[in-house]
Amino acid sequence: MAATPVVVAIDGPSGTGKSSTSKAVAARMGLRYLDTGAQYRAITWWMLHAGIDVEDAAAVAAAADKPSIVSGTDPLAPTITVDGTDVAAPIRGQQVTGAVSAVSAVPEVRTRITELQRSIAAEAAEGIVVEGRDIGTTVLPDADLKIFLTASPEVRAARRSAELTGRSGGPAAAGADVVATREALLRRDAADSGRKTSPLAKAADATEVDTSELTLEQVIECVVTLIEERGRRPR
Ligand SMILES: Nc1ncnc2c1ncn2[C@@H]1O[C@H](COP(=O)(O)OP(=O)(O)OP(=O)(O)O)[C@@H](O)[C@H]1O
Ligand SMILES: Nc1ccn([C@H]2C[C@H](O)[C@@H](COP(=O)(O)O)O2)c(=O)n1
Repeated sequence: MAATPVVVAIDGPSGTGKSSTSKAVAARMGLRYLDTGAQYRAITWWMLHAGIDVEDAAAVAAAADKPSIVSGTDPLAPTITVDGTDVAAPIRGQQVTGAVSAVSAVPEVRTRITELQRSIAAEAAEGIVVEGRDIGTTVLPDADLKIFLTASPEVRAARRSAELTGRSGGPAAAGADVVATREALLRRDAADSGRKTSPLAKAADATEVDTSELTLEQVIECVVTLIEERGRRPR
């Protein structure tokens, strides 16, 4: 079968493994990679930085087209800048994480970011893996392959707090409060699933993969197999 560019949409709630899986699959298959959550985080960072009240939807809407957001799509070194500033680190902080659901619920923000996502996908001649919450339903409804990742809240909280513990450097933060992490994940899921415009949802034609009992390598293998079934081979 001839190799053709492939567009892969990977959606799902927080902590299900979208970023880890998408990056690895894209690197293995010679595809570009787009983290759409990073774009919503970047515009949220800019709003906070500009002193805009993120709970004031009209103020957020009025400013939605102001920042210039640029995503680098190399899966081995993805980048994100706002008006030329590298924001890869600050967009992962608690302040942005706590505000991103409110900002990303504003329709003017979604219109702006969706246009950006579609133009990046259209420019990816070799194909692309795009991960987020509404890629299969709204951003790229004609994607060649749609995956919806899930995992139990307990597993997701354990993974996330292990990651936070690693980042903060050791067992003192052990567990990084799994219970609080679980609550925060579920709060964000509820906000992202409950918003009016383009909520987190599984596309009708998406393949659901429950990653609770799978290693990351098993999830990657599963997605690679599904891509190969569509006629694409690794480089
Ligand atoms: N199948 C897996 N088994 C074990 N750990 C995993 C698995 N998938 C991902 N992880 C780990 O779980 C954590 C969360 O994964 P990741 O950031 O990829 O999720 P995500 O769905 O992109 O989350 P978010 O939407 O919040 O950005 C990371 O530390 C990652 O290494
Ligand atoms: N396609 C997308 C991607 C992300 N968001 C919003 C909702 C998330 O809570 C937030 C951060 O995403 P993460 O970095 O945790 O994947 O961005 C969205 O609305 N649509």
